[in-house]
Amino acid sequence: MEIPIIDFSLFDTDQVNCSKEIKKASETVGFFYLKNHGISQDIIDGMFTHTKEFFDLSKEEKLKYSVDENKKGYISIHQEMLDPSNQKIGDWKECFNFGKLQNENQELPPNFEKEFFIKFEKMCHQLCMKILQAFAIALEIPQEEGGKNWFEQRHKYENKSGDTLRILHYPPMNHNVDEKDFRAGSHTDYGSLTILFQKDIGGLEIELPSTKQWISAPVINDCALINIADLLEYWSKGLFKSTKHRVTFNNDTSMMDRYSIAYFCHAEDDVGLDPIPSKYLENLNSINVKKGIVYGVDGIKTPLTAGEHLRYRLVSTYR
Ligand SMILES: O=C(O)CCC(=O)C(=O)O
Ligand SMILES: [Fe+2]
Repeated sequence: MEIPIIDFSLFDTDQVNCSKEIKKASETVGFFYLKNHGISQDIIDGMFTHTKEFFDLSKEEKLKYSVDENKKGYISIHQEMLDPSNQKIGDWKECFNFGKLQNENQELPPNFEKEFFIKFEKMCHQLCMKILQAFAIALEIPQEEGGKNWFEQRHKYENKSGDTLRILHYPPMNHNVDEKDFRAGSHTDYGSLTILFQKDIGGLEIELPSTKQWISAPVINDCALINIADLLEYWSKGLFKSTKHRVTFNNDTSMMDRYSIAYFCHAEDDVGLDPIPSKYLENLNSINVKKGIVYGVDGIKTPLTAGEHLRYRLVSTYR
Protein backbone atom coordinates (compact mmCIF):
# COMPACT_ATOMS: atom_id res chain seq x y z
CA MET A 1 0.00 0.00 0.00
CA GLU A 2 1.31 3.38 -0.95
CA ILE A 3 0.55 6.91 0.13
CA PRO A 4 -2.17 8.20 -2.21
CA ILE A 5 -1.79 11.36 -4.29
CA ILE A 6 -4.98 13.43 -4.37
CA ASP A 7 -5.61 16.25 -6.82
CA PHE A 8 -7.26 18.92 -4.68
CA SER A 9 -8.53 20.88 -7.69
CA LEU A 10 -11.28 18.23 -7.72
CA PHE A 11 -12.65 19.79 -4.52
CA ASP A 12 -13.69 22.87 -6.51
CA THR A 13 -15.75 20.85 -8.98
CA ASP A 14 -16.83 17.72 -7.12
CA GLN A 15 -16.70 18.13 -3.35
CA VAL A 16 -18.37 14.82 -2.58
CA ASN A 17 -15.99 12.63 -4.57
CA CYS A 18 -12.91 14.54 -3.50
CA SER A 19 -14.01 14.20 0.15
CA LYS A 20 -14.45 10.45 -0.34
CA GLU A 21 -10.88 10.12 -1.62
CA ILE A 22 -9.57 12.09 1.34
CA LYS A 23 -11.62 10.00 3.77
CA LYS A 24 -10.35 6.75 2.30
CA ALA A 25 -6.71 7.85 2.60
CA SER A 26 -7.31 9.03 6.16
CA GLU A 27 -8.86 5.72 7.23
CA THR A 28 -6.22 3.50 5.71
CA VAL A 29 -2.87 5.31 5.64
CA GLY A 30 -3.42 8.50 7.64
CA PHE A 31 -1.19 10.32 5.14
CA PHE A 32 -1.81 11.64 1.63
CA TYR A 33 -0.06 13.87 -0.87
CA LEU A 34 -2.03 16.87 -2.08
CA LYS A 35 -1.49 18.24 -5.58
CA ASN A 36 -2.95 21.64 -6.60
CA HIS A 37 -3.24 22.63 -2.94
CA GLY A 38 -3.32 26.35 -3.76
CA ILE A 39 -0.17 27.54 -1.93
CA SER A 40 2.10 28.98 -4.61
CA GLN A 41 5.55 27.55 -5.18
CA ASP A 42 7.04 31.07 -4.93
CA ILE A 43 5.95 31.49 -1.36
CA ILE A 44 7.10 27.97 -0.42
CA ASP A 45 10.51 28.68 -2.02
CA GLY A 46 10.65 31.96 -0.10
CA MET A 47 9.98 30.06 3.13
CA PHE A 48 12.82 27.62 2.39
CA THR A 49 15.18 30.53 1.67
CA HIS A 50 14.38 32.12 5.04
CA THR A 51 14.74 28.71 6.68
CA LYS A 52 18.24 28.13 5.37
CA GLU A 53 19.34 31.69 6.21
CA PHE A 54 18.22 31.28 9.79
CA PHE A 55 19.88 27.93 10.42
CA ASP A 56 23.11 29.25 8.82
CA LEU A 57 23.42 31.75 11.71
CA SER A 58 25.89 30.98 14.50
CA LYS A 59 24.68 28.81 17.35
CA GLU A 60 25.11 31.73 19.71
CA GLU A 61 22.87 33.93 17.56
CA LYS A 62 20.19 31.23 17.29
CA LEU A 63 20.20 30.59 21.04
CA LYS A 64 19.09 34.20 21.57
CA TYR A 65 15.67 33.00 20.38
CA SER A 66 15.54 29.88 22.56
CA VAL A 67 12.20 28.23 23.02
CA ASP A 68 9.91 29.74 25.68
CA GLU A 69 7.46 28.01 28.05
CA ASN A 70 4.90 27.83 25.21
CA LYS A 71 7.43 26.00 23.02
CA LYS A 72 7.75 28.92 20.62
CA GLY A 73 11.22 29.81 19.37
CA TYR A 74 14.44 27.95 18.64
CA ILE A 75 15.04 24.32 19.62
CA SER A 76 18.61 23.07 19.26
CA ILE A 77 20.01 19.67 18.27
CA HIS A 78 19.10 16.91 20.77
CA GLN A 79 16.80 19.23 22.74
CA GLU A 80 13.68 17.50 21.50
CA MET A 81 13.24 13.75 21.82
CA LEU A 82 10.14 12.59 19.99
CA ASP A 83 10.38 8.94 20.99
CA PRO A 84 11.88 8.75 24.49
CA SER A 85 11.24 5.02 24.81
CA ASN A 86 13.47 4.14 21.84
CA GLN A 87 16.00 6.92 21.57
CA LYS A 88 19.28 7.17 23.40
CA ILE A 89 19.82 10.83 22.72
CA GLY A 90 17.44 13.45 21.32
CA ASP A 91 16.59 14.15 17.70
CA TRP A 92 19.41 15.05 15.36
CA LYS A 93 17.61 18.20 14.23
CA GLU A 94 17.11 21.85 15.05
CA CYS A 95 13.90 23.77 14.49
CA PHE A 96 12.07 27.03 15.11
CA ASN A 97 8.41 27.20 16.18
CA PHE A 98 6.19 30.16 15.36
CA GLY A 99 2.89 30.77 17.10
CA LYS A 100 0.02 32.59 15.43
CA LEU A 101 2.06 35.66 14.58
CA GLN A 102 -0.90 37.88 13.88
CA ASN A 103 -2.19 37.47 17.45
CA GLU A 104 0.94 36.81 19.48
CA ASN A 105 3.83 39.11 20.10
CA GLN A 106 6.68 36.70 19.37
CA GLU A 107 10.19 38.06 19.01
CA LEU A 108 11.60 37.09 15.62
CA PRO A 109 15.17 37.11 14.30
CA PRO A 110 15.96 40.13 12.08
CA ASN A 111 15.90 38.21 8.79
CA PHE A 112 12.30 37.05 9.39
CA GLU A 113 9.79 39.45 7.86
CA LYS A 114 6.76 39.10 10.07
CA GLU A 115 4.28 39.99 7.31
CA PHE A 116 5.62 37.28 5.04
CA PHE A 117 5.31 34.64 7.75
CA ILE A 118 1.80 35.77 8.64
CA LYS A 119 0.82 35.43 4.98
CA PHE A 120 2.22 31.90 4.84
CA GLU A 121 0.55 30.90 8.11
CA LYS A 122 -2.80 32.15 6.87
CA MET A 123 -2.46 30.25 3.60
CA CYS A 124 -1.70 27.06 5.52
CA HIS A 125 -4.60 27.69 7.89
CA GLN A 126 -6.98 28.23 4.96
CA LEU A 127 -5.83 25.06 3.27
CA CYS A 128 -6.44 23.14 6.50
CA MET A 129 -9.96 24.60 6.74
CA LYS A 130 -10.71 23.32 3.24
CA ILE A 131 -9.40 19.85 4.07
CA LEU A 132 -11.46 19.88 7.28
CA GLN A 133 -14.54 20.71 5.18
CA ALA A 134 -13.82 17.59 3.16
CA PHE A 135 -13.76 15.51 6.37
CA ALA A 136 -17.08 17.01 7.51
CA ILE A 137 -18.67 16.23 4.15
CA ALA A 138 -17.38 12.66 4.10
CA LEU A 139 -18.52 12.07 7.69
CA GLU A 140 -21.99 13.43 6.95
CA ILE A 141 -22.18 15.90 9.81
CA PRO A 142 -25.83 17.05 9.92
CA GLN A 143 -26.58 20.60 8.82
CA GLU A 144 -28.10 21.50 12.19
CA GLU A 145 -24.81 20.58 13.90
CA GLY A 146 -22.78 22.82 11.58
CA GLY A 147 -22.56 20.57 8.51
CA LYS A 148 -19.39 21.07 6.51
CA ASN A 149 -18.37 23.96 8.78
CA TRP A 150 -18.31 21.86 11.96
CA PHE A 151 -14.51 21.80 12.16
CA GLU A 152 -14.02 25.38 10.99
CA GLN A 153 -16.21 26.60 13.84
CA ARG A 154 -13.66 25.02 16.21
CA HIS A 155 -10.50 26.20 14.43
CA LYS A 156 -10.92 29.96 14.18
CA TYR A 157 -7.65 31.69 13.39
CA GLU A 158 -8.37 34.56 15.80
CA ASN A 159 -8.95 32.26 18.81
CA LYS A 160 -6.29 30.72 21.03
CA SER A 161 -5.04 27.33 19.86
CA GLY A 162 -1.85 25.31 19.51
CA ASP A 163 -1.48 26.22 15.79
CA THR A 164 2.25 26.16 15.07
CA LEU A 165 4.38 26.80 12.03
CA ARG A 166 7.71 25.01 12.30
CA ILE A 167 10.82 25.20 10.15
CA LEU A 168 13.28 22.34 10.50
CA HIS A 169 16.92 21.65 9.68
CA TYR A 170 18.50 18.22 9.92
CA PRO A 171 22.28 18.70 9.78
CA PRO A 172 24.62 16.13 8.26
CA MET A 173 25.57 13.33 10.65
CA ASN A 174 29.12 13.63 11.98
CA HIS A 175 29.66 10.12 13.32
CA ASN A 176 28.78 6.56 12.39
CA VAL A 177 25.05 6.17 12.52
CA ASP A 178 23.79 3.90 15.26
CA GLU A 179 20.37 2.23 15.13
CA LYS A 180 19.26 4.52 17.94
CA ASP A 181 20.12 7.69 16.01
CA PHE A 182 17.13 9.38 14.41
CA ARG A 183 16.75 12.66 12.62
CA ALA A 184 13.31 12.64 14.25
CA GLY A 185 12.10 9.83 16.50
CA SER A 186 8.83 8.01 15.86
CA HIS A 187 5.75 9.98 16.93
CA THR A 188 2.23 11.03 16.02
CA ASP A 189 1.36 14.72 15.69
CA TYR A 190 -0.60 16.42 18.46
CA GLY A 191 -3.08 18.61 16.58
CA SER A 192 -5.90 18.01 14.10
CA LEU A 193 -3.85 17.66 10.96
CA THR A 194 -0.40 18.63 9.63
CA ILE A 195 0.83 20.02 6.32
CA LEU A 196 4.43 19.13 5.52
CA PHE A 197 6.62 20.61 2.81
CA GLN A 198 9.75 18.63 2.06
CA LYS A 199 12.61 19.75 -0.13
CA ASP A 200 15.01 17.58 -2.15
CA ILE A 201 16.12 15.17 0.58
CA GLY A 202 13.88 12.34 1.75
CA GLY A 203 14.13 10.28 4.92
CA LEU A 204 10.58 10.55 6.24
CA GLU A 205 8.98 7.17 6.96
CA ILE A 206 5.48 6.30 8.09
CA GLU A 207 4.17 3.21 9.87
CA LEU A 208 1.25 1.71 7.94
CA PRO A 209 -1.61 1.30 10.45
CA SER A 210 -2.73 -2.02 8.95
CA THR A 211 0.55 -3.94 8.84
CA LYS A 212 2.83 -1.83 11.09
CA GLN A 213 5.33 -1.87 8.26
CA TRP A 214 7.49 1.24 7.82
CA ILE A 215 7.38 2.73 4.31
CA SER A 216 9.05 5.82 2.97
CA ALA A 217 7.22 9.06 2.21
CA PRO A 218 9.45 10.45 -0.52
CA VAL A 219 9.62 14.04 -1.73
CA ILE A 220 7.13 14.50 -4.55
CA ASN A 221 7.51 17.79 -6.40
CA ASP A 222 4.54 20.17 -6.32
CA CYS A 223 2.82 18.16 -3.59
CA ALA A 224 2.29 18.94 0.06
CA LEU A 225 2.08 15.96 2.40
CA ILE A 226 -0.92 15.93 4.72
CA ASN A 227 -1.29 13.76 7.79
CA ILE A 228 -4.03 13.08 10.29
CA ALA A 229 -3.05 13.95 13.83
CA ASP A 230 -4.34 12.91 17.26
CA LEU A 231 -7.44 15.13 17.54
CA LEU A 232 -8.99 13.81 14.34
CA GLU A 233 -8.36 10.27 15.52
CA TYR A 234 -10.25 10.98 18.76
CA TRP A 235 -13.09 12.88 17.11
CA SER A 236 -13.58 10.11 14.55
CA LYS A 237 -13.51 7.35 17.22
CA GLY A 238 -10.37 5.91 15.68
CA LEU A 239 -11.67 5.80 12.11
CA PHE A 240 -9.02 8.26 10.95
CA LYS A 241 -5.48 7.21 11.74
CA SER A 242 -2.98 9.45 13.49
CA THR A 243 -0.14 7.53 11.91
CA LYS A 244 3.32 7.24 13.44
CA HIS A 245 6.17 8.73 11.45
CA ARG A 246 9.89 9.36 11.87
CA VAL A 247 12.88 10.70 9.94
CA THR A 248 15.74 8.25 9.59
CA PHE A 249 19.29 8.43 8.33
CA ASN A 250 20.05 6.58 5.17
CA ASN A 251 23.35 5.96 3.50
CA ASP A 252 22.81 8.29 0.57
CA THR A 253 21.64 11.34 2.44
CA SER A 254 22.94 11.17 6.01
CA MET A 255 25.81 13.49 5.08
CA MET A 256 23.45 16.04 3.54
CA ASP A 257 21.47 18.86 5.10
CA ARG A 258 17.73 18.27 5.08
CA TYR A 259 15.17 21.08 5.42
CA SER A 260 11.42 20.82 5.88
CA ILE A 261 8.49 23.03 6.91
CA ALA A 262 5.50 21.82 8.91
CA TYR A 263 2.23 23.54 9.76
CA PHE A 264 0.49 21.93 12.73
CA CYS A 265 -3.20 22.80 12.71
CA HIS A 266 -4.89 22.57 16.12
CA ALA A 267 -8.41 23.07 17.40
CA GLU A 268 -9.06 25.96 19.77
CA ASP A 269 -7.78 25.14 23.28
CA ASP A 270 -11.18 24.57 24.90
CA VAL A 271 -12.62 22.27 22.21
CA GLY A 272 -13.50 18.84 23.62
CA LEU A 273 -12.42 15.55 22.07
CA ASP A 274 -15.75 13.77 22.19
CA PRO A 275 -16.84 12.09 18.95
CA ILE A 276 -18.11 14.17 16.04
CA PRO A 277 -21.90 14.24 15.46
CA SER A 278 -21.54 12.15 12.33
CA LYS A 279 -24.21 10.08 10.62
CA TYR A 280 -21.51 8.05 8.99
CA LEU A 281 -19.88 7.13 12.32
CA GLU A 282 -23.24 6.32 13.92
CA ASN A 283 -23.92 3.77 11.22
CA LEU A 284 -20.60 2.06 11.71
CA ASN A 285 -20.29 -0.31 14.61
CA SER A 286 -17.09 -2.12 13.82
CA ILE A 287 -14.58 0.63 14.40
CA ASN A 288 -12.11 0.74 17.17
CA VAL A 289 -14.01 3.14 19.39
CA LYS A 290 -11.80 5.69 21.05
CA LYS A 291 -13.36 8.23 23.30
CA GLY A 292 -12.16 11.65 24.28
CA ILE A 293 -11.84 10.35 27.83
CA VAL A 294 -8.32 9.03 27.99
CA TYR A 295 -6.09 10.38 30.69
CA GLY A 296 -6.95 10.49 34.34
CA VAL A 297 -6.34 13.77 36.13
CA ASP A 298 -5.80 13.01 39.83
CA GLY A 299 -7.20 9.57 39.22
CA ILE A 300 -10.48 10.98 37.90
CA LYS A 301 -11.26 10.39 34.26
CA THR A 302 -12.07 13.71 32.65
CA PRO A 303 -12.88 14.48 29.05
CA LEU A 304 -9.87 16.05 27.49
CA THR A 305 -9.76 19.27 25.52
CA ALA A 306 -7.46 20.06 22.60
CA GLY A 307 -5.37 22.36 24.83
CA GLU A 308 -5.00 19.74 27.60
CA HIS A 309 -4.00 17.08 25.09
CA LEU A 310 -1.30 19.35 23.68
CA ARG A 311 0.14 20.13 27.11
CA TYR A 312 0.14 16.46 28.04
CA ARG A 313 2.05 15.51 24.87
CA LEU A 314 4.56 18.35 25.14
CA VAL A 315 5.61 17.44 28.67
CA SER A 316 7.07 14.14 27.52
CA THR A 317 8.88 15.52 24.45
CA TYR A 318 11.23 18.19 25.79
CA ARG A 319 14.41 17.89 27.77
O1 LIG B 1 10.73 16.90 8.83
C1 LIG B 1 9.87 16.04 8.57
O2 LIG B 1 9.81 15.51 7.46
C2 LIG B 1 8.86 15.61 9.60
C3 LIG B 1 8.84 16.46 10.84
C4 LIG B 1 7.80 16.01 11.81
O3 LIG B 1 7.23 14.97 11.69
C5 LIG B 1 7.43 16.87 12.97
O4 LIG B 1 8.13 17.86 13.24
O5 LIG B 1 6.40 16.57 13.61
FE1 LIG C 1 5.45 14.88 12.94
